[in-house]
Amino acid sequence: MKFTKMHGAGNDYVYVNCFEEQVDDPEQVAIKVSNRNFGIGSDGLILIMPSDKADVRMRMFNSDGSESEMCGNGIRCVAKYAYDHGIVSNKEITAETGAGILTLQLFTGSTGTVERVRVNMGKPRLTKAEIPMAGTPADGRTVGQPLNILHTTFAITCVSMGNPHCVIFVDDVENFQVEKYGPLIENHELFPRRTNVEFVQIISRTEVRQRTWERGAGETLACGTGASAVCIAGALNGLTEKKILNHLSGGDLELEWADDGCLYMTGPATEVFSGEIAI
Ligand SMILES: N[C@@H](CCC[C@H](N)C(=O)O)C(=O)O
Repeated sequence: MKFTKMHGAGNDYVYVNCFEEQVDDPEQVAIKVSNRNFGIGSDGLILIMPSDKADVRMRMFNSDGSESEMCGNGIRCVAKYAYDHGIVSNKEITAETGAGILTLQLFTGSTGTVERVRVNMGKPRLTKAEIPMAGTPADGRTVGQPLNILHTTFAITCVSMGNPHCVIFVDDVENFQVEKYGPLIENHELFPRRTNVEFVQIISRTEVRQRTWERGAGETLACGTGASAVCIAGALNGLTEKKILNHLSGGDLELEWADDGCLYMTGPATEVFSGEIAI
């Protein structure tokens, strides 16, 4: 199987061009290639596929083999791959994802390759039914609600960007025990399809620092859908403006919850190397 290793702000995936390759068992392939000792090493697997509704289609699988509806850092890399490798020739493209069809704007650098991408991530989904979350009312929102974990009460705000996110604001994110609390919240009975968890420190009304515990992957260096959820959660809690700079462990993302109700994410996309692996 031919593959390309790419990352967005350090959130790294193995990308396969399914215009040319066929991947029969993506769940198992994701587990194999993601292994950082016995595989290629990544947070998961992303398939770049033809679409009958958009310029390109993305399917993404976490390192545990589970499929997610959406990947913010991944979709920027898919756009870069599609442009740099001649699948598309326009600098505004559409992509089919499990979260719907998204529009992306591509920005090239001096070498003519894509360096940054702005993604219209769509409107956040905020009801319990949409996230999904257990509990009633199903059309109610979860904004700053208490959740007890191991004798600690966290205020959680839940947002779906196509995939589920639970955002928690903390005082000192660098020293926060992400590995202790992340999996307990990811697998909490409140979340029937598990959840991604963002731990966030407010720096100012326009700047935050985020660490992410990802559903199906553990702590990663960045999460684009998570950063988008944080922008929404900060605004809903009155903690931040609707336009913020988010410092993730592997790089920065710009987020804006615009007047049209959509969330716009802008950030880097980087190709690292290509290779072949026996599957
Ligand atoms: N890192 C991604 C999100 C990947 C999927 C996530 N772990 C899930 O299961 O929903 C991003 O950049 O959005």
